[in-house]
Amino acid sequence: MPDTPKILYTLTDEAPFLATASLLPIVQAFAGAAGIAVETRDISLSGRILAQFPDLLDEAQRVSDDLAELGELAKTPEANIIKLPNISASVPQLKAAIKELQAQGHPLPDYPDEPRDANERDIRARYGKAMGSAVNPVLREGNSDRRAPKSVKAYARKHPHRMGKWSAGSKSHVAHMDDGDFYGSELSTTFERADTLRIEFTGADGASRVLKDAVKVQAGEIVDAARMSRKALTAFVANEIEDAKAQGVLFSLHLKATMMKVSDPIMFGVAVGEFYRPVLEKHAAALAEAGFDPANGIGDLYGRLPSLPEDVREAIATGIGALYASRPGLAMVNSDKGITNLHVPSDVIVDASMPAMIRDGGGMWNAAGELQDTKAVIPDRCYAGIYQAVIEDCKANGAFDPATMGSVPNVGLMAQKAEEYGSHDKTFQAPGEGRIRVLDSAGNTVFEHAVEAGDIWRMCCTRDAAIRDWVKLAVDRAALSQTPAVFWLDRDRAHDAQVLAKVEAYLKDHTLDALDIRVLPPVEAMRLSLERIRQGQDTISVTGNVLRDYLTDLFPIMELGTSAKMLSIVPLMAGGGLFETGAGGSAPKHVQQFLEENYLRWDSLGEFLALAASLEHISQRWLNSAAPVLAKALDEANGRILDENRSPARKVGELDNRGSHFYLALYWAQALAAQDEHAGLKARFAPLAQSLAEKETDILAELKAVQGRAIDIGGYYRPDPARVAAAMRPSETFNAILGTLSTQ
Ligand SMILES: NC(=O)C1=CN([C@@H]2O[C@H](COP(=O)(O)OP(=O)(O)OC[C@H]3O[C@@H](n4cnc5c(N)ncnc54)[C@H](OP(=O)(O)O)[C@@H]3O)[C@@H](O)[C@H]2O)C=CC1
Ligand SMILES: O=C(O)CCC(=O)C(=O)O
Ligand SMILES: [Mg+2]
Repeated sequence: MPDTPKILYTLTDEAPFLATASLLPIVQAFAGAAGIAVETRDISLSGRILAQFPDLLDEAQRVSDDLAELGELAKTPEANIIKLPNISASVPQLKAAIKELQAQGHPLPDYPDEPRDANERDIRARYGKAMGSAVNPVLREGNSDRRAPKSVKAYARKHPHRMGKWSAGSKSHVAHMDDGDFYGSELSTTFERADTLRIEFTGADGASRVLKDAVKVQAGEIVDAARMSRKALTAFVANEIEDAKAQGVLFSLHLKATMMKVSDPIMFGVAVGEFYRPVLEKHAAALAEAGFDPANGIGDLYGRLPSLPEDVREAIATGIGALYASRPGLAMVNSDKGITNLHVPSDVIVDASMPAMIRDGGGMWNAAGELQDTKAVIPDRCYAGIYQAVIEDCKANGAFDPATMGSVPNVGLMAQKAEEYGSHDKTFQAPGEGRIRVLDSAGNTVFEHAVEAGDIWRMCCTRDAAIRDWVKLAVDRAALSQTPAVFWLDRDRAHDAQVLAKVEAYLKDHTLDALDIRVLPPVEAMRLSLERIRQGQDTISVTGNVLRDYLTDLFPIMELGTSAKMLSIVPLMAGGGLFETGAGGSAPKHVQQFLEENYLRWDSLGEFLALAASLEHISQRWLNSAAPVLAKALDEANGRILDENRSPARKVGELDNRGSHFYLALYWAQALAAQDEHAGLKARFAPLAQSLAEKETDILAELKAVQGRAIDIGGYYRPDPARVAAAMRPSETFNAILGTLSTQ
């Protein structure tokens, strides 16, 4: 291990990136005083894009591939990374980022929608690496432990957030397919020995082509393959549109088009294509000419209208207007601006969107800006049922009560690109009618699916070591917190049956006396967890990667109002630590508010919690007497931030993100000044605590003075660092006092 402990703090996008400009100088000053270096690494969407094109950029524009560096570091015991949420870009977001970078003078090529030659294929492949969930699978070399810390849960109980009312008569429900989906077609096996696989498509004419070669699998690895029928999906969506109309509910679609960057945009495109079918069919030739792709949302159509002749443009606009009158209402993302659920694939992401709907009493926003009952379309059956179980529970028992409800922490399998979230490079759209087969190195068929043109086929892999580590983490958490733990596994699902065999085997490696560990299929596990949560009892959910994602927004949003207040730790399998902040995303709407009003309501509590966990990790691994003291003091400061309500409020004129960072510095310094375990820190922080307390009123006034006016930071995806720093650190008094720490 290196002598000096180091924290690597990630620079990301949108609200968390802005917040970092204010928080990081505080963190660097405090950690520096304890001999801990805090360095940054840029894993933002724009940074990831630029790192793909060193050959096109000049010396000054070139950036290092920080993501690749952190990915390697995550496989070593030295890793101590604080990871903030980053944009997982959909194609429309990627294009917007490219446009902005080009306008800033970076000579990047346009994104080729339909690559015509080898050069364009190369460009598209490079952009493909920066797109979708490009960061998390690379850094997550460990499984996940997400929970609400005791202090946060206690705060939520004392100050319960508002919950929408649920009525027994609510018509909101989840709609899923009954056949032709991944669930219905999944095949799964465990490889006893390491092997190399090939994925092949054979057309009806008997000609074969390799879709992917040389897929290496390890001994003990679980591999599965599944197909979703495009025809079945189309028919299902058509039916649900009709049914939403008949029931008088909104139509909404909930996918994960960002993280599931290959499969889910295709499904999104099918839904867009079906909802707007009469218009799209009528103007098919013109829209194809304009380059419209339904997978990018109906917003893509609006973006391309200006390139069409005026009469066609008008005919399309009239057609869409008429269509809205005959279709069910669409759930809106922004009813004021007419942005619907089908506008952009990255606007409605299932992990956050379903909990928000459930928190709001089952309604989504209609075109008039009112909450209305909704049909939530989640096509695949693998996980859709869990949301229906919550909805049924709310209809029967009313909304959950944050003042009394228990908690559902999660231990999630995600290491080494486990399950669906690692399947992008093994996901294909069938080029025609035929079959897709997986062959082992001896040429034996491992899996085979009959496919039709446009079907989505994917293969997922889950490594033995990852499962073994996940089981251990679950048992450790159950023992440490003395809480029952439930493995959410469905014996009737091919993949889950393979996982279950391993879970049963690896549980035997542990002492389970006095622990309550069960296995239940997801819907039953949900019902049990809800029943217990209503009685104020906690239940650990031990789940695969997708349910990890879903549940770590669902339960925090119900329990705490937001997933921003979660502790999100990834004990890396090689011994290092990855500390994520919260479970939510990059909150694009917070940036909008910031640009319009110079007010940032991003809550950095997730960053504060991650930092404390990272400092504790240093205490355990390095000989540094200051780190544990710094960590303990930060814990106290975090408690006070909650107790004294110093989290950002929502509206101009109140305490925003920057103000809450000031209080963090004040409380942290006061806790360090009050302790007697480390004399050096006490001496160093006592004067700081005093100056900050003395100048509290001045500093708050300086922070507030800038609010209420629009601000320009020179970019959205790659804002100007100097302008961001100036905007996020507007208090000269605070900056000067903080500066005294490093000059001591
Ligand atoms: N770990 C990661 O890197 C993750 C990245 N993402 C990415 O983030 C982007 C947006 O995704 P989306 O699904 O809309 O999720 P977001 O979490 O950005 O937005 C959902 C809502 O969560 C709440 N929220 C989340 N974090 C905070 C916070 N720190 N302070 C205050 N409120 C918070 C806000 O809700 P409210 O208005 O109710 O207060 C917010 O509007 C996408 O690009 C997505 O890929 C998403 C999840 C995780
Ligand atoms: O990587 C992403 O796109 C999102 C990750 C996410 O939502 C999560 O881990 O909870
Ligand atoms: Mg999530």
